[in-house]
Amino acid sequence: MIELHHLTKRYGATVAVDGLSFKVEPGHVTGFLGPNGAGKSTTMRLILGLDAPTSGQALVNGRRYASLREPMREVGALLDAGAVHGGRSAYNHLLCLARTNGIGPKRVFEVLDQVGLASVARKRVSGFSLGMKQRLGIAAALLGDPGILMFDEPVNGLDPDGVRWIRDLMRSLAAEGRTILLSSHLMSEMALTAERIIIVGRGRLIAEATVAELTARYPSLEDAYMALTADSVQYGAAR
Ligand SMILES: Nc1ncnc2c1ncn2[C@@H]1O[C@H](COP(=O)(O)OP(=O)(O)OP(=O)(O)O)[C@@H](O)[C@H]1O
Repeated sequence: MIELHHLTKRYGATVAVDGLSFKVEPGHVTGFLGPNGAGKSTTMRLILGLDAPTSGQALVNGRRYASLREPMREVGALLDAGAVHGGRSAYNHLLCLARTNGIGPKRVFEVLDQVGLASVARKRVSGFSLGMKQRLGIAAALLGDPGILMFDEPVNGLDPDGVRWIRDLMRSLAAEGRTILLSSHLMSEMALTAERIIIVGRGRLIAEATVAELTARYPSLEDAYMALTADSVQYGAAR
């Protein structure tokens, strides 16, 4: 489980996350939605201890990420698929990660197979398409077989086949009893993938509901999102 308690992060005058409290429970996919700049990525970074909160707490299985003894076995994340050393092969990239976390090479082959990259395991990452890099990032997240997984816009750059694969993967990981937090701007895809939705705007919680509740009140998840975030869009273009 992921728990946020009054989580706040300021960067100078910018309040990226503003007193955010919510829980992400196991067993289903939770969609994390909000306009550009709403604070989704910052929240994920705070959960992973990549940034320190100004105040409040982000807890993973009841503990701060920094106090987890084997973090990769508890939480896996894909935040930025481009953040990979291009000169390494997919296999070596994952092997380095595995070694520094006490995970054996057998698991590297397993996750490469799971994400469909086994046939290009020895190829350099610099030659990978964005979709292949997304798959590699997902493989890295899965390495420690963690019970909690966070994915920041994992369908970016994926072809329709890849988008469907991500949807099925997210749902099957959740069905195994894992906690899945998934951010995406693709509402139609989110409606097919997630069961619960958390919407943030300007760093604050706007709504927390099931997809079924939102689509009962609005014509579609997209309509719900548009209505609920109308006052929170910071970078809207003229129409
Ligand atoms: N390292 C940083 N230094 C300064 N400001 C930052 C930093 N990281 C994020 N911000 C600011 O915090 C706010 C929230 O950004 P964040 O990237 O978390 O939003 P987001 O919801 O993930 O947006 P998007 O949907 O565009 O990815 C933005 O105003 C952003 O400019």
